[in-house]
This record gives sequence, structure tokens and C-alpha cells, in this order.
Amino acid sequence: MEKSMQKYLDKAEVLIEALPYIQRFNRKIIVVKYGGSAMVDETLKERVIQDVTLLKLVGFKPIIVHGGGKEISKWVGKVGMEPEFVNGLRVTDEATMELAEMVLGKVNKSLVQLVESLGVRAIGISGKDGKLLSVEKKYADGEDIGFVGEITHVNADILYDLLEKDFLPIVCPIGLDDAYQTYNINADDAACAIARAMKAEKLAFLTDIEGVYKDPDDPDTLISELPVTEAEALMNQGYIGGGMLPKLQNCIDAIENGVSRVHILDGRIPHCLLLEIFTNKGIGTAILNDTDERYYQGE
Ligand SMILES: NC(=[NH2+])NCCC[C@H](N)C(=O)O
Repeated sequence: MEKSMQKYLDKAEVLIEALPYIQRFNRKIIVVKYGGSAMVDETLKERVIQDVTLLKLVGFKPIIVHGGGKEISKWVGKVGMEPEFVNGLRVTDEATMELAEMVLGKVNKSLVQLVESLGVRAIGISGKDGKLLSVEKKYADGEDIGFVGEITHVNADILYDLLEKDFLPIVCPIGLDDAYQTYNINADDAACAIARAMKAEKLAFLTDIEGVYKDPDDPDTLISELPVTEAEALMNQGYIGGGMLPKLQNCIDAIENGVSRVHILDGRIPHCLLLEIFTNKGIGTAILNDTDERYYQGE
């Protein structure tokens, strides 16, 4: 066959590999936790938003839940606030909460703007809107860390309504407690709670790490597919380090509560979402039920 013809066929091959996933995830809810470096770098940001709008336009129902930690820290510095810590944990006092809400609101609208510029209708809301996220005060090992909330209830109807009207919801993790006090929420926790409440097909975390490793010191041991029981075993054996531990706990919690698959992806890789969702092999770590069929059957 002519070389140029082969090149065209290779491109068609890529699209055909995506076909079963386009079929399988049609009209399915996919929660994307957007955070880390992919939020700071403008080019990466555009790639992420392109990916999510593509998911929407092929017929999936994506929901973005975003963080803003780095942007908040930047503004804390800019306005000359002194961050306060208790036992190494950052305390969210009233002034920090106020600033965090301002910054998250700004980040939220910039994401709406990007999505809209690609021709998809987006609505940005915080967990306050329609009381989407109800919280109670969270303590860290008994320590008071200020206005940090733990989700007690997700008002999923709001998101169902937006999806029904074909909007792409973009959620920032701020919630209200019973006294209507404002709280900051960890974005991973918010994404997980929303995915659970909506029985999402998928939950994807954009992180600053390639995925889960068998041996964190050996980059060749990236795990491609990880059933929950194995994930629990790795955690119990102490193989999972610092930042990954709560993340993995969230993943297991989501799977055990009805989410089919959770993906830990390296947000620093452009188009990581497309590469994970539309290929057999993926590029990150997919966490799944022990009995779940594996989509990828070797090379
Ligand atoms: N890290 C992996 N092994 N990923 C496999 C992904 C398979 C399929 N594309 C999915 O979205 O479920």
C-alpha cells in the first residue's frame, strides 16, 4: 500500500479505536476533577477544556469540579496575608475563606468562558447555588482548621436539571452548613461526592502524577488497571505514599458506591483525558471493581 494511504488509514484507526467507547459512554455522566498544574499552564488549560467539550459533543455528560489551591496561594501572597498553620495543616480563617471564594469564583468563570468559546453551553456554580453542597465543619485529627467543610449532602437534582438542558456544569467546591455559613471543601472530596450522588459512569482526577505505582521509586511500575481489592492491599502494605493515599481512598469510595471506573491521570500530559477514555490501553491508572471486565486485552 502507498505510504500516504497508510497515513490516512492510521488516522482512521485512531477514530475506530474510540468507537466502542463513544457507544459505551453515550449519555453517561463523567465527573472530571480538574486541578494541579493543568490549571496553571494556559496551554494545558486549553487542552483540558478542549477534551471536556469534545466529550460533551460526542454525547457524554461531563461535569467539571475544579480546585484552585495554587491560584488561592498566589492571591494570599499578593494581598499580603500570612497563612496560618496548625500541626502543618493550613487553617482557613474568615479572611482566607473570603479570598478563596473570590478566587474560586474567578477561576470558575474563566472556565465557563473557555467552554463557551468552544461552542458548548456551560453554567458555573458553587456548592452554594441551589444548596448543591451541604457541609458540616471538618476537624483534622481533632484540630480546628477553620472553615473547611465535609460534605453531608449533594443536591443532585440541580446537576440533573442542568444536564437535561444540555449544559456543561462547572462546579467550584464551596458549601454551606446548616447555619448558612460558608465553607471551603477539598476539590477531590467534592468531585467524589458528586460522582457518587449522581452514580456517574466515570470519575477522572487530573493530578500531577502519572498514576499509581507498585513501587513509588520505580517509574516502570505504573499500574494500568487496579481492582479495588488490590488497591486496598497496596494501601495496607504501605506502598502508597503521602498525597496519593487520600486520593486512592476517594477512588475506592467512589467505586464502592456505584461509580464504574475511576481514572487517575497526569494532567501535565496534553489531552490526557482523550488518551485515557478513547483508547484501549489508556495512559493513567484505572481503578475498577474486582469483577469488572477489562477493556484492554494486551497489545
Ligand atoms: N489506564 C487504563 N488501563 N485505562 C484503560 C481505559 C479504557 C477505556 N478507554 C476507558 O475509558 O475505560
